[in-house]
Amino acid sequence: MLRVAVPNKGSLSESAAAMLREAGYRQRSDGGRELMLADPANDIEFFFLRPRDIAVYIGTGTLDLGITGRDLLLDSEAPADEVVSLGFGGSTFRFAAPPSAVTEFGQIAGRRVATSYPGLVRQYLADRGVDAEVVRLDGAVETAVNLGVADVIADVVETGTTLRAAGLAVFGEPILESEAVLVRRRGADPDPAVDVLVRRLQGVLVARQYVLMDYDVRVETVEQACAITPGLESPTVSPLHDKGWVAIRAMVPRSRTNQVMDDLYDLGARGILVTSIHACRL
Ligand SMILES: Nc1ncnc2c1ncn2[C@@H]1O[C@H](COP(=O)(O)OP(=O)(O)OP(=O)(O)O)[C@@H](O)[C@H]1O
Ligand SMILES: O=P(O)(O)OC[C@H]1O[C@H](OP(=O)(O)OP(=O)(O)O)[C@H](O)[C@@H]1O
Ligand SMILES: [Mg+2]
Repeated sequence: MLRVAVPNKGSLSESAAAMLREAGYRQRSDGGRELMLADPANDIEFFFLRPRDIAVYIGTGTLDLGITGRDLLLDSEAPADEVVSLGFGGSTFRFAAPPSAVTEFGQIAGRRVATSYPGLVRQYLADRGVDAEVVRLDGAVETAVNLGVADVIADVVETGTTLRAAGLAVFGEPILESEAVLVRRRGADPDPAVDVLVRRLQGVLVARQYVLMDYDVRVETVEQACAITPGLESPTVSPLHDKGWVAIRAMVPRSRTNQVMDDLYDLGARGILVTSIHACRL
């Protein structure tokens, strides 16, 4: 039986459960408080844990797979690796300070940096040979500068609202671009049950990221049309009763849907239809 760790609350938990549900797994109902949930039909047990702890359970081999944030995985320094990035829970990890005091990375040396990701920050500073004091806090680190506990913070930035409210501004290069990831113990043996879950999640990702586009074009513009919609492997071209026309079907990135429809229309394509993909296995 596969044992899988899922965030129990916080920014990642709802999206993680939604994605697993979409992949055909049993999950807690909204607001559910179960610590563990069996899904016998899929021969899986789900354990609902703090996302910060999930890499630890995976690194020790206690659980087979887990969903957590890339930033939390790296901060944990656990021997676990990303298997799939899951396309939600996106954030940037950045330094910030009052703009009147610190405006560039070179000014960090010798200062105090408050963060709830000390492993990640120490590694980043060490890689660049910068000597600074890391002050570990549990959260609300934006307040640390105003209260005089630190000169600089390093924290998760999503919209930037929290930073602005505290009178802080980001500086330097982003430390990390993070999102939710599926993680597995480093060096774990191949396991067909793991491959099934990975393929299901990849299917959900593709279904979310692509649409199916159908349209008709005149035969003499088929090559140009296929260049606009190359699909994942190759578009399907089907004959029509009217020999001067063909029907084409291809996967198109969802974010490009309207641009592609405009380009096809300009080429003379007609009857352009867009359909959502409910599920897929590629
Ligand atoms: N606005 C956000 N705030 C915090 N974490 C976020 C945000 N957006 C995405 N994340 C990601 O969520 C993960 C943090 O999960 P966590 O459960 O600690 O979230 P949280 O919302 O801060 O919850 P809590 O307040 O209980 O700590 C990290 O991987 C982080 O990059
Ligand atoms: O850029 P924003 O959209 O403002 O989001 C980022 C903020 O949200 C998170 O805090 P959270 O509310 O989780 O509190 P915490 O610091 O106690 O974890 C994070 O630690 C930042 O403070
Ligand atoms: Mg938090």
